[in-house]
Amino acid sequence: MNVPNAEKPIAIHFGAGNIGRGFIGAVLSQAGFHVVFVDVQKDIIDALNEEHGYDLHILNNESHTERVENVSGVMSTDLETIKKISKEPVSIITTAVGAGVLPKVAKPIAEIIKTRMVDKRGPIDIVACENLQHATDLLKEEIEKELNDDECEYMQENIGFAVCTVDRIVPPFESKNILDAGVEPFYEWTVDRNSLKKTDPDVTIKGMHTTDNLDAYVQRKLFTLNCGHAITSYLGFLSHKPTILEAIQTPSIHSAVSKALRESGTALVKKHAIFNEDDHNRYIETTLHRFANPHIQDEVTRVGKEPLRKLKKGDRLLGPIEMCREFGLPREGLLMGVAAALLFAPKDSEDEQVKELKGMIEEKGLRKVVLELTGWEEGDEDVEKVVGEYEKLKGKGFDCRL
Ligand SMILES: NC(=O)c1ccc[n+]([C@@H]2O[C@H](COP(=O)([O-])OP(=O)(O)OC[C@H]3O[C@@H](n4cnc5c(N)ncnc54)[C@H](O)[C@@H]3O)[C@@H](O)[C@H]2O)c1
Ligand SMILES: O=P(O)(O)OC[C@@H](O)[C@@H](O)[C@H](O)[C@H](O)CO
Repeated sequence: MNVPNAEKPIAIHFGAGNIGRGFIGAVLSQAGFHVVFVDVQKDIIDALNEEHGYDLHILNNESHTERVENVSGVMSTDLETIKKISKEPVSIITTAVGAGVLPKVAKPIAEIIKTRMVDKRGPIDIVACENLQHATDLLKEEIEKELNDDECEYMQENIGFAVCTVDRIVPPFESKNILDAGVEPFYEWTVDRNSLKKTDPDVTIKGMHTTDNLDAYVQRKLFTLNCGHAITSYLGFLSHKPTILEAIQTPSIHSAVSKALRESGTALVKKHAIFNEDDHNRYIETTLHRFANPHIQDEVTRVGKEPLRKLKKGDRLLGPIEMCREFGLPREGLLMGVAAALLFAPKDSEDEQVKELKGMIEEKGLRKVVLELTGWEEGDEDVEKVVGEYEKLKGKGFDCRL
């Protein structure tokens, strides 16, 4: 691609996938940036450089499209072009590549930082938009490994690393144009205000909210939307429902997910003074309503994918359980969600983590795997509950238990 002409400030976004094109790239473009998408998929990059725009299909009763313009693309291996672009008026770098891929984008981002240091360019912000607590901090650690001491010093002074939470359901979308994205109307992008630098140009990004209480918002989203989404997908899989819509329309699944979210909600409200029970209950209802959007086809295999990542400590399943344990609160629904996750094994799945999890349980036995994943002591009542729920689900399936 040619370096975009510098009439507009530039945002560089890594990951031209669902959330990249369907949310973050669109918000940045609408805020007045020229958005340079960096990706590994040549067909997407070529299409971005030919079309310089695409349609966002808003999926609700009054479906309509919004045009996203001023976009182009560059392959993530094309470091020379990435370096040239970084000499232009860049204000922000964002990512939406997936938590596991984040370390791989550290190198090209480090090249941008090195180039800007040599060119004596001013501050920019970096925001990793992934479903992972402290994703931007992890990215920063990876970038540091690519820099020498002087470059690290330049980075500390000139680069704002801001943690964020990003929420919009954007499943893969079938369309004639490979760039188009299909999105729900709801969106929320909340960024840590205290880590942002004054950039040049300093663009106000409508659609990006800032807060002083980022941890609370990250946990609210991950322990509600993603927790409920994951449990819906795992129970959906066990009940032979291919999509989130069909799963959440099943009364027994709806009530199980709702129960788990009320448990996590009680803990969230107790933990974070900025939330209150009534508002949080409304947030849960909105979340369940979003899962039931009849215009969205979201497969349980997408939402449940990489179960070992979702079963990590602090993530959407064990995170809220730990919070409930801290306050001595009920957590049966959440523990059942963990048991369902451990049974997620779609036939012929190419998901490496599905295979790995299945192999771990076969090799070590369920109880040992639960102990390893949770870090709880042998004999802990929650370990026994997960094991008990797993055996019930495995033996009788999900619906039959109620
Ligand atoms: N889709 C959603 O509903 C949603 C919503 C909120 C947050 N998220 C989070 O956003 C992130 C991305 O999710 P997605 O649904 O957009 O996934 P996706 O698979 O649609 O997009 C990821 C993109 O990253 C690209 N990529 C892979 N390796 C790369 C590399 N080395 N350099 C540059 N690009 C690379 C892929 O080619 C792909 O286009 C994940 O962390 C996800 O949890 C997704
Ligand atoms: O992207 P994951 O695998 O972390 O989680 C799957 C979904 O829950 C997720 O992509 C949601 O659609 C999204 O987080 C909505 O904001």
